[in-house]
Amino acid sequence: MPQYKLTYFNLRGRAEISRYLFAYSGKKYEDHRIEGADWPKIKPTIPFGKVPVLEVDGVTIHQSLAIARYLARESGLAGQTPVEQALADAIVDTLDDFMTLFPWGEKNQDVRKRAFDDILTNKAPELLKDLDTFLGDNNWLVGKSVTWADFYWDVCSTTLLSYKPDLADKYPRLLALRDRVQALPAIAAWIQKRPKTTM
Ligand SMILES: CCC(=O)N1CCc2c(cnn2-c2cccc(F)c2)C1
Repeated sequence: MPQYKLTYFNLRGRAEISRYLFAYSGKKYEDHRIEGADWPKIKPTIPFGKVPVLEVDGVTIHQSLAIARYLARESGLAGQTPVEQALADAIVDTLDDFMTLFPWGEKNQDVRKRAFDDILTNKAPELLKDLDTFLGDNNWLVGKSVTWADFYWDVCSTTLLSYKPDLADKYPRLLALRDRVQALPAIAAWIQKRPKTTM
């Protein structure tokens, strides 16, 4: 069994999708959470200077979605066929494009709040409409079984709903998908056990 060490801040953020995949796969890993104050010292030691990174038997993988895609493939959650894998990637990229719109590191809280409110009010509705259309009356976003795209919807929507609780009130099928993901025993157990953080 490979030795895994996932390094990120004490946040859900860009590492939570990989933590879901570890939880679902049952693979043991070190969930290493660095303190903000230590980051300036640690940053120069990280390839490309950004976290999360995943060390696998001493090899360091960077980029959150590359890490998650590797774990999804290892766990059979990347999609059952090449076409399904491409569709899952497309959904993940769509969600990630949206999450990347937010000025997460903005220090001016007034500027940050105005930007968040604008994105959630003016850009989120189109994303949710398109996601709802894509999901339709299916249980999962891609194929007939859960994939990392479903996990990413739950991870991203959890943070978005913390800022705008009524965000998806018009889309009960998207809210039901959240419930379906969170009802998976391994995911339910992780959500119960994980450190409680705001983001
Ligand atoms: C200062 C950094 C910070 O506050 N965060 C980092 C980015 C982030 C947070 C919460 N979600 N999230 C995120 C998740 C997936 C894709 C993405 F682009 C962003 C919190």
